[in-house]
Amino acid sequence: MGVCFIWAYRFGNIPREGEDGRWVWIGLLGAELWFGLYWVLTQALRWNQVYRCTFKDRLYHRYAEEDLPGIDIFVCTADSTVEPPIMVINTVFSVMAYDYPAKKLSVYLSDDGRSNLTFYALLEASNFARYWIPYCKKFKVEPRSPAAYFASGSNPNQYGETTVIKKLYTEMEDRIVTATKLGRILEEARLKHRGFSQWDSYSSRHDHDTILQILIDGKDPNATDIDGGALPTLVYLAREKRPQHPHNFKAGAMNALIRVSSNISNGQIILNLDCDMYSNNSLCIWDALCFFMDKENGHDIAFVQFPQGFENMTKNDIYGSSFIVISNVEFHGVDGFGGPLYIGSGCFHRRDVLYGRKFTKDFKFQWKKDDDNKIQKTMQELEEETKPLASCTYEQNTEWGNEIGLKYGCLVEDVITGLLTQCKGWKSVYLNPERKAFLGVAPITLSQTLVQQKRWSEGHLQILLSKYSPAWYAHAKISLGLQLGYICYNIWSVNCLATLYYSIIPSLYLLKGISLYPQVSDPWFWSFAYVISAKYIYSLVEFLCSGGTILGWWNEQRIWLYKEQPPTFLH
Ligand SMILES: O=c1ccn([C@@H]2O[C@H](COP(=O)(O)OP(=O)(O)O[C@H]3O[C@H](CO)[C@@H](O)[C@H](O)[C@H]3O)[C@@H](O)[C@H]2O)c(=O)[nH]1
Ligand SMILES: [Mn+2]
Repeated sequence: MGVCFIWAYRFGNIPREGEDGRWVWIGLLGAELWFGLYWVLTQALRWNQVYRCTFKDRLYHRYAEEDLPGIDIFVCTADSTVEPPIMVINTVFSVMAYDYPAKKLSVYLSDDGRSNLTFYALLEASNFARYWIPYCKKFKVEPRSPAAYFASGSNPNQYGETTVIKKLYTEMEDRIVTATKLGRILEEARLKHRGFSQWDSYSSRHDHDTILQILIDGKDPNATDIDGGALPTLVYLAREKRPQHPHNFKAGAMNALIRVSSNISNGQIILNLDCDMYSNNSLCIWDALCFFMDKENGHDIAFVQFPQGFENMTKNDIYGSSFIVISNVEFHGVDGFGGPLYIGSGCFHRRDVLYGRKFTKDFKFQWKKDDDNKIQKTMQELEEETKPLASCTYEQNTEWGNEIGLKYGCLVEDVITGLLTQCKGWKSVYLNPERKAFLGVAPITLSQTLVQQKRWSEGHLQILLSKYSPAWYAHAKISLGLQLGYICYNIWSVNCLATLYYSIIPSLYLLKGISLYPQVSDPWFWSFAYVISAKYIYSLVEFLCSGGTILGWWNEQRIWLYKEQPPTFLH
């Protein structure tokens, strides 16, 4: 109502032709129409919220180990200076130690930086995991990233094992950090593993063969931890890169991982994590499986997205990077209309969906898989046979990056892939449990924040203007509410035009002595006063209910103005 009153005021009082400020007035009318319509879009994210919870202990006890699906976990890293190897392997530990049968678990590290330091760290990790995993299981450790666990201080030294394991970890950390600082691996360590020879032949980060190493083969009965328990499979992959072939960034890495893993473990569920985001809950696989394995309602579920939490936030989140309103309000809203967006890290997928399968009503998923009659190959044979799947020519003249796998050519490859999945008839699920399932690292400087924002705004706009735009392509394929939800995010950067106009022009006109708003004594004044205060009070309450602070909200308003600048100004 308030918004309509503002429109009515603006429309009814346009200065006559020749009068001062006519065009500015019409501009303001345009901006206010835009803001009003955008506000309607944001309501799509609030209209139909769904909150979910799981009864994972029931599932936990229902199935025998052999009837559970295999889970392949993809961790992506791209640069050993920005993403230090010690952080990467902490993420790897947190997922290797999941409370899930090790035989059904495989962890793949994709290293687009092709760094032998990262490889060295993973090699060290494959050894330390033999101590860490049984320790976690024995003492029900949480979280299972050693760095986060030791830093949390929740490890009272009552067990002798804690001292031992901490010492082992610190020694390993020292070796890795020293190597990272030196920028090279000590000769003695190099000689210990045949894998390093693959770095010998000259090649650069952007021009090299595939490097693939199965560091732990979960099928090998000798691959055990110190207590004799099975270990999950652990694989290092640096896909082939050539300057003349586009590598398609994370989407390219994910697609190579999908193929490589299909030949090694072929888990039916795939979890993707950025290397800076560790798992904070060792049971979250079960949470996701509760949806996929639901016999009645699970067949149309393509992916289960968890929110991305961050552990490096200051209390008042100075750069507004924690997105608590998106996580705690808006994504519950899109869930009500068919499911959240796929936002990369922290998402479980059905493998079939990533292969581009369309949803059909009679589709029933079979979890049991008969792969025991596969001929047992040696690790080397398997590696050699799998390498071509990660070559850069593999995708030529195929549908990879288009109909199959993650989509190429978009700065937010995850969002567009998720949209296309939903357009194929699949649903998704948003699960936001009390204990955060994943915790990552958010940008900590203004310039990092703005670079990230710029990439996202551009990526979203790309989707809006693409062939697959939610505005037309998705029409009748997904629900109207979800369409509006997508458009609301995709159109974000267009807001900047109205914002810039609105924040600059009226003040300039005030300098000329022309007021573009009604006087306090004018009854129209109340429509403005009402809309402005209602909007801010609502957003403050929403922010506080999502766990924020008043100062945090204020910071978000400040950063909002930065983020609202046209993408080209941001960098
Ligand atoms: O050529 C590349 C570039 C990036 N990455 C990895 O992709 C991830 C995400 O890249 P980053 O630059 O950290 O982007 P963010 O903005 O932090 O990531 C968010 O936004 C991306 C784009 O929407 C999503 O893919 C991510 O999952 C999501 O966390 C990181 O693990 C990188 O190591 C690669 O594997 N290869
Ligand atoms: Mn990141």
